[in-house]
This record gives sequence, structure tokens and C-alpha cells, in this order.
Amino acid sequence: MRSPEPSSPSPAEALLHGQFASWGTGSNSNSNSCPSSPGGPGGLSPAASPTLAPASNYALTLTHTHIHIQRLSPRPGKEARLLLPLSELVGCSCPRAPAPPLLVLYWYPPGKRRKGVSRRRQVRAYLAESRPEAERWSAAVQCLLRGVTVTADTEFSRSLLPRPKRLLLLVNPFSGRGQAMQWCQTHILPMIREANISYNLIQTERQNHARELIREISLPEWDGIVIVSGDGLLHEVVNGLMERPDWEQAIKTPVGILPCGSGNALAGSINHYAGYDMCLREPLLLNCCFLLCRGGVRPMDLVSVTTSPASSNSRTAAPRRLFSFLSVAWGFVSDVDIESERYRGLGSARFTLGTLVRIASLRSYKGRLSYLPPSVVTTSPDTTPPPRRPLSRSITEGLEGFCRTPIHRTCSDMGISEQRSLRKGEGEREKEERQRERERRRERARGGGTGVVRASSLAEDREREGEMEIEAEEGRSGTSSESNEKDECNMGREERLAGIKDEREDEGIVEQDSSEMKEEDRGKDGEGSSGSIEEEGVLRAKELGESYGVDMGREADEEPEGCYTYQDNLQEARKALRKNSAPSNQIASALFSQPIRQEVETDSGTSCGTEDMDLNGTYYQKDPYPLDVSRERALTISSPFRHSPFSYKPKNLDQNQNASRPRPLSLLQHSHSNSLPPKLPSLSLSLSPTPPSSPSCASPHSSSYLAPRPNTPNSTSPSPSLRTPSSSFNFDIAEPAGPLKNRHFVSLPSNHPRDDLLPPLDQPLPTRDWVTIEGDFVLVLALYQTHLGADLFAAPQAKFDDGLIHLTFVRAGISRATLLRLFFAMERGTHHSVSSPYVSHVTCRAFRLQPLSTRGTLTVDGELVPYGPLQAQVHPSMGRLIVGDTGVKITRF
Ligand SMILES: Nc1ncnc2c1ncn2[C@@H]1O[C@H](COP(=O)(O)OP(=O)(O)OP(=O)(O)O)[C@@H](O)[C@H]1O
Repeated sequence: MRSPEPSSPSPAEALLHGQFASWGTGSNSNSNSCPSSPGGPGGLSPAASPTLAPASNYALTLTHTHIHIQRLSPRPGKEARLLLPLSELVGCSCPRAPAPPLLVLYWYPPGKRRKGVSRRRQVRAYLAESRPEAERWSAAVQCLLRGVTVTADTEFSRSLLPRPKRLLLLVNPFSGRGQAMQWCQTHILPMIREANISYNLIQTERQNHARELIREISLPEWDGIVIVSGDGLLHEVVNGLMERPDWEQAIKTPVGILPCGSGNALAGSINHYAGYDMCLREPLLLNCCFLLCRGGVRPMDLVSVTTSPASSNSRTAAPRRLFSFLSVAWGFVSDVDIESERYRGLGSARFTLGTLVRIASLRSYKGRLSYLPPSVVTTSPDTTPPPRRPLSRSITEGLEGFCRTPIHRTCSDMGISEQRSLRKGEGEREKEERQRERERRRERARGGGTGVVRASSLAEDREREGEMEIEAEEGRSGTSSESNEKDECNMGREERLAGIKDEREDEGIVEQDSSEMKEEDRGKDGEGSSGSIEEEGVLRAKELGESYGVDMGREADEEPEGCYTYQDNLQEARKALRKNSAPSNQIASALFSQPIRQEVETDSGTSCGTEDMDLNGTYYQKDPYPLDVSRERALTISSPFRHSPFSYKPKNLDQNQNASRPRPLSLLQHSHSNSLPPKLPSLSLSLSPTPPSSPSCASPHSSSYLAPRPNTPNSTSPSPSLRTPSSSFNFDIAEPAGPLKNRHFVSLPSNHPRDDLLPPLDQPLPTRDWVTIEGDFVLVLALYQTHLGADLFAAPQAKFDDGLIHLTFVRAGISRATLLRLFFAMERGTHHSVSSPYVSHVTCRAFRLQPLSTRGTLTVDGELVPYGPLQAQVHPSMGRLIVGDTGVKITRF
């Protein structure tokens, strides 16, 4: 028995006091197995009661915060006391007659404070003297759990209890490793029922199913909408709410998340906010489910994101607006997110693996980032009262025995049709659309696609990084922007031409990375020169540990705090993979299995490989679209969702890969863009207010303050799409990098909240207060929650409703070791202390991102959006999130 040295409550504290007998047979009483949750397996059946005899007697005292349990016989005494905090209870019940008069407590104490050790479910049952006594106790405990004000004089009865909360559970059976339905059976539904919450569970059948449902349901019937999935499904729900005509009211519906995806960023933030240790998988799920049952709601910021139109016919298409609760990512982060789809079977370890693979072939992207720093940061408390929800009908399906039967696809009395025919139609439409898209690409290819690409040697880059770091140290008083500008000025045209010449000489080397390795090895007098260029991207990652070991050591010398070698990084990477408990053979098979080979074949065939060979030169006019073949191949990898959305069976790795959501499975095949690191320091930063001199700068391209600096690459050789000044922003700047999900965008209601800090996407930004940075980026990440994944504490300062966007951007030139270190530090949230002149963390209220590289990936909440200019503004406290009861003053849902 847990005995945290409880002191006996004073009589004044006691709300109730009574004597009970234990329930069960002797020492087995009050174990986890007896009794189980109401109606669940092993539940209390009348037949069971006569065989079980009371074994011990207890005195129970209920206070506002605890249930004090003192064993009276046999062996009374201090050690036979249990203090059961109400904060660890999800519910209690008193089973109906003819079951014996029991008080059943559902207790989920946290496990030991070790990562991954989860809450343990304990069921404690006490036999009351009479049924009314058991019911009185049950009502009293539930009143306390549900925030009903009570005193010692209160006459406790069921009538004091508010009606049970009703939750709409939306389950994506394919999220993460496809365990959502299984976890519903084993963890989620039992706990929700123990908390006396009514629910209606619907399995989504396809993409946008949740979005469509949410647009149409009658919201007052629900106290909350809960996603049993990853962050992607919540993105659908938020946008479904915002697409309703009554969006203003609708978006105030509390939303919650029970993590069954791979990233589970929001769940990680909720877990952190509750003060729990970082955890993954079932422990995380149990924590979040527990918090959900406790039922606290907090305001949550939403960010309105305006993206480029998806259609390539941008003249007619309008920018699209969507709402985001988590992140906008460009470059490294979005690449890893999308490309690691192929490792979906690994669960969250897919991101670790994806990170290693992407670091092995690092890219940079040319672009322009503008942001509006917060002048006065105010968090707006959620003052709006929760909407009243008239009880129109009971939606709780028969709970009794629910867990014994397999869960049906929907447990609903709402008459939601399966829409199978619609799905079929959509499949065909999608196919046609893909065909059309391919045609368009071929046409463009014939016309000559363009790309701005370049590369340089890693060794040179390291040197530059070292210099920059020294500079940054010396001139700490100045900003990194100053040093960058200084760099820019120092870098003369001749030097650049020489650099270009050097790079040209490197042509013919298979891959940029390989060339980097060779150069690096040369720089090391051949030391550790593995020389051989492995075709496997991942082999490269592995080799890096060997062939870069020396170099990383050198970097460690340059950076005194880091006796952190690449070997260490790899060690840590391995540990992380182990921690994520993806079996090593699974990871190995993911590393060496078909998808990657496929990628390599493609690489060495016509797409990336060819492109990467050319990357060694400077800007170049690409040959008519060498990517087409591989692209087509990539695009024809279809989602199994379309084939068997209902099947739910254990998957092996391949099946898992196939069962992933309909995202491009092989974006690596059409990987493309600028290689890293760039040879020429090309960052330019402009701080408004240095307003454009005249209103003639209608186009950001022609704007003086946004115009590329004289020595920036696109000023020397801009790609044709950038060269032509236009009066407005050209959405044709890029095409979507891969098949966008089968999204049909519904026009938003006209009375939507305005982005008052932003002009339309095709207009120049305001001249005051904005900061603009132009150059080559490795990544830009805008985050508004603390976590980017359940184990990536990427924005430690973030709060659900701080009214801020937390921007992290990493500029080209950063070394692989530093980048890897940054990501490992991110697990602990200590990455802000990783000192590198290439890494910046700022907060803002709005930002605009203008990719100038022709291709890349952009994600919003981890979902692919059309590649092109994008802008976003935070709308403080617009939504409401179920975060649980964490001792903070909160509104209950
Ligand atoms: N039944 C379904 N079949 C196919 N796709 C679905 C289905 N239900 C939802 N989806 C789509 O799949 C994506 C769901 O992914 P989700 O984010 O929930 O899981 P995940 O990607 O594993 O987790 P995370 O986003 O945390 O990494 C969403 O974009 C959603 O639109």
C-alpha cells in the first residue's frame, strides 16, 4: 500500500467519514484486476459478488484534496494508511443494483520519475454498509472532481452533479504506427468511461473527412472535440471549425488531442505544461488521456496562414488562408517531416532517422524572411464564458460491455454516412489531377525549368564558420546581421568568381556531399579519407561518422565548449533511436530497404543525382527538367488509404510505409534545391524602418529594401522567374513540391478575422518595424507551442496563449555537427545555448516568407502546403485547448 506518511485529517477538513470493508478476496483486494472499469472485462457482475467476502475494514475520510484511507483491521497502524490525492483520480462509480454497494475509485498514480514510465491504473473498491452510503460517497467524490462547490454541510447526492461531459472522438486509424484503434480499446475508452464522460467515436475514412464532419455537425451537442491521432487531424478540425459560418462561436469549442501520431507535438506541449517529464507513446497517451479526463481548458493562440494558390495558374487563383495551431516550417524541418514518411513504421524514431539522412545531404534554400517583432506583448485571457450546450438528446451509446466488442468504425447516432461513393469519385479526380499535373510539368520542362543552385566545399565553409564565430565573439556588441553584412562587403566579386571557378572544377563529382568529403579529406592530408562514395544516402550518414570524425574534432577545437565529435553525435543518434524503441533491425531495414535504394537508383539516374552533379557549379539554367521521370515515379506511389481505408491490421514495415497517409513518399527522389553550404556569404538583412524610398516598390522584388543586395546571388544571376520585375508578387515563383494532399479548400466566411498586421500577400510589407533577412537558409521554423514533436522541446518559452510566434531560423553555412548538436539540444530545450552565428531565435507577431529557390517544401502543422510565398499572423487566444487540471486557474469544459 502506498504510504506517503499521511497525517490524519482534522475533523474540520473532513467532508465525509465512513467505514468500509475491502472488496475482493484477502490480499487480492483492491488490486488492478478487481474490479475493472464499468462494463469492461471483469466488470462487476451480480453473480460475482456472493463469492467474494470482505477481508479488511477501512475508515475513509474525504477532504477537499484527498481521500484518507486507514486500515482498521487486521493490523491497523500508521503503515496501513493510504493518502489518495484527488488529483490522481479520474473518477469513481457506484455500480447499480444488484451489484453490491461498492465505492469504486479509478486511480492513475504516476509511475516512477523515469522517462517512459507511465501512469499505473489502479482500481480500488470498498464495500459500503448500504447503497445510499456508497452513492453518497460516489456523488461527493465526483462533485470534487468536477469542481462543484461543496462544504462539510453539503447533502451529497447525484442531483448535485452536472450532466456528464460529451466528447466527439475522431480517430485516424492510420496515424502513427496505426495503433490508434488498439489504444482506444486498451487505454482511452476505459479511462474516459471511468471519468464518466460520454463520447461518440468516429473513425476517419480519408483525408479531410474530419474537416467535412466538423463543418457540418451541430456543435452545441459537444463539450469538446478530441482527436485520437497526430497533429494533422487536429489541423483538419481547426480548419473545419473556421470554415463554418458560425466560426466565431465554433472555434471556441474546446479541442483536445490524444496522441497516436508520430510527431505528437501538441501532446508534447500539453504534457510539458502539466509538468510531466518528457515521454512518448503509451506513457504520453496515458498522461494526455488523464489530463483530458480532468478536463481543464485554456485559451490557445491560432495563427492565420496565407499560402500561395495551389494551382499553377496563379493569375486566376487566389491565395489561400488556413489556420494553424502548431507550426510553419520551411527547409530542413519540413523536408524531414515529409521525407521521413517512408519510415512511418518506426513511429517517432522516423524523425531521428530522417534528421540523420537529411543532415548527410544538407541543403540550403534561398529566400527572404520578414517578421514583425512584438512591441508590447500582451496575453489576452480567455474571458468569454463557455457556450451553453443544451442537452438535446443523449448521444452516449451503450457503454456497458463496450470494451468487450470490437469498436465499430463509428459509434454514432448522428447518421453520418460512409460516403464511400464520394471517396471513389475523389480517387478518380485525384488521378486525373495528377495526370494533368504531370502534363503541366512536362510542358514546363520543355520550356526549360530554372533553378538557383550552388555548392561549396565543407572545409571552406567550416573555415568561414570558424571565422564568423570568432567575429561574432569579437564584435559581440554588434549583431550577427552586422557581421554578415560585413562579410558581404568583404566578399568581392573577384573572390566570388574565383569561388565559382573552383566549384566548376569540381563538376563531375557525384554528389555535393561526396565532394565535400573529398575536399575535406584532402584538407586533412588524406587522413581518414574513405574516399568511396556510397550510393546509399544513409550509408553516407554512417560514413560521416568515420570520415568526418577528424573534422568534427577540429570543429570541436574551434568551439571550445564542444568536445563533441560526430561520433558522439552518432552515439547520441543511436541512443535516440533506441530510446524511441524502434527495433534496430527495423531501423536497419528502413535504412537499407527498397525505398532508399529506389531513391539511390533515381539519384544516380536522372533526378537528384544529375542535379546534384550540377550543383557543384554556381547558378545554372537547368536542363529541361531532368526530374520528370523520377517525379512521375514518386508521384505514382499511391496511398493505401484509397484502397482499403477500413482495413486495420498489424503491419510489417512495408505495410506501414504503404499505409502512411497520402503524402509524397519519395520526395527525396525529386530532391532538388540548393546544396549546402553555399560558397558565398549571401545573407543580407535589412531592418525597417529604412522604408522603401518610394511607393513604386509595389513588388517585393523591386522593392529597394527587399531587393537583393549587390553581392547576393540572385543579383548576379537571378533565375528568370525572379529577374523580371513585376508589379505584384509572382506566385509562379515555384510550383508545389510534390503532390499536395487531396485538399479541397472551402472559401472561408467573409467575416473572418482580418490579418491586420499584414497586407495582402502580393503587396509589399509595411515599412515600419519589420525586419527582413535575405539569404540562404537551412531552415525556417515558426512554432507557437513548446514542442515540435513530443521529444523536441523546440520553443521552451512558448505558452499556449502568449500571442507570439517563436521563429527559429538557421542560415546556410552552419556545419553539420552544429546542426546535429542543435537538434539533440532541442530534446532538452537547451538549444538556445548552442552558440552559432548561423542560428537565430526571435519572437514575432507576424512574418512573411518568400522562398526564392525554385523548389522546396513548406508545411503548416506538419501538412504540406503549396510552395511559394507565405505569410502568417498570430490571433491570440482564438481557440480553446483541453489541457487538464494542472493547478493553474482554468475553465472547465
Ligand atoms: N482515414 C484516413 N485515411 C487517410 N488519411 C487520413 C485518414 N484520417 C486522417 N487522414 C489524414 O492523415 C493525416 C493524419 O496524420 P496525423 O497527423 O493525424 O498522423 P501522423 O502524421 O502520424 O502524426 P503527426 O502529425 O503527429 O506526425 C492528416 O493529414 C489527415 O488529413
